Amino acid sequence: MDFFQYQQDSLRAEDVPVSDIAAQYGTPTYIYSRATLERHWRAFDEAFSGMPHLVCYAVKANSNLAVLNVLARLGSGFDIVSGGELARVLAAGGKAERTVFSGVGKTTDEIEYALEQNIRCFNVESESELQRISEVASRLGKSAPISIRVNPDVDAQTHPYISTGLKENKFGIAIESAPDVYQAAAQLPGLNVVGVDCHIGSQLTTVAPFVDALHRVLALIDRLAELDIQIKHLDIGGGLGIRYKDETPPSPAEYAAAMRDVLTDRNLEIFLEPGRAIAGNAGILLTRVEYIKTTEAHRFAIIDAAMNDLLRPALYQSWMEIVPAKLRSDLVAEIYDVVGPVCETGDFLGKQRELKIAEGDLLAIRSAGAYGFTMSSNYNSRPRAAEVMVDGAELHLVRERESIASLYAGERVLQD
Ligand SMILES: Cc1ncc(COP(=O)(O)O)c(C=O)c1O
Ligand SMILES: N[C@@H](CCCC[NH3+])C(=O)O
Repeated sequence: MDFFQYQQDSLRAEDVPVSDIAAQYGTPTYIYSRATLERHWRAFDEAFSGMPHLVCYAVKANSNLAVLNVLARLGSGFDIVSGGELARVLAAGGKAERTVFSGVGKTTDEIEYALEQNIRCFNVESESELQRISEVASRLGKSAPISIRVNPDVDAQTHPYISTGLKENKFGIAIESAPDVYQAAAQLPGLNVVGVDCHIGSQLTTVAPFVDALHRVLALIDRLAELDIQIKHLDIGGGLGIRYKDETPPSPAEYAAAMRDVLTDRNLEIFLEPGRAIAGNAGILLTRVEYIKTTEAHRFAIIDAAMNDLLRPALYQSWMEIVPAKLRSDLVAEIYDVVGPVCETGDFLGKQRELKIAEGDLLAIRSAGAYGFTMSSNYNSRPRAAEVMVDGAELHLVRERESIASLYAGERVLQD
């Protein structure tokens, strides 16, 4: 459920016609709905009510300060993967004490920064990283709270690029070697072993892989207790999928129910790291049809958004729903390949879409709130899109469209 619906024949973001947003801020523009973000965050929070838990929104999905701020006001925690993401969380009013630090390549500078800010926990992904955090914490006279991210070797049944819990993936430590690594961690100075972490992949559409992974991780926690290592929290990661086309992912409540069934009588605080399920359907990308071009093979709708604005179709061949901002009855439907202006054959947003459109019309690419703007680039020297947030009838510009001058502001030519 989201708040991008048609009223009569015009698409609205909450109470604002998206055509008004195009008139005010131009296109391409990302539009976020505050009500949808809040609703989705609360769905997770309420689904785990009655057991100690912390919803740590995965910042990589959408890191706009306004998005983070809306969630911080609800009391959200955050899952970060860089010093840059931590700086964003803090700038948006989030708390380091409610933030966990994931990722396979944390640098010394990032570890120092996170320790100075009193990060809630490092999700450690290798033995070398354990050593590094121990050294940095000891040097700073700090104790670093750590979890080890274990790789339970379960198949998340998702796109191979976003599956992370298999033995062949670069993430985490094999669950069989985890007891030894935990014992080593318990001996290292400057470390405080507090948790276990597990994230098996993204855009999962069934609960079975989550449940499977949970059983394996709980068995590890039992083994650790036998070794006198007491685990206080379990981070079950993110990964719950959303509907882009015809997927039927479990709701946060169904996901939580399945996890709760397995977690009964466990004295553990549960951390969650949902990204897509909170932000995905809270955003659309608004774009305009520049040209319609008919060749022998295809009819193309060439739009002013491209793979640099929204990479998912080009990178994963993802299907994103594309709808007109105004439903027209004066045109016949045609089949279009919806493509951007970037000089790559892979620059498409959707293929073989039936649409009633003409040049100049506005289109909305739905479910673009997660891994949309955050994965955008300046390829082909294209300024990145503006971002706006709608709150009822109010419209807020939350990131200006980039200027062309800003694209090369940090560059220098040789002096001779
Ligand atoms: C460690 C970690 N946590 C959380 C997430 C968020 O995943 P999702 O957006 O699928 O909920 C990811 C991305 O897959 C991740 O790598
Ligand atoms: N970027 C991916 C998800 C990757 C998840 C990051 N761990 C997507 O757009 O679907």
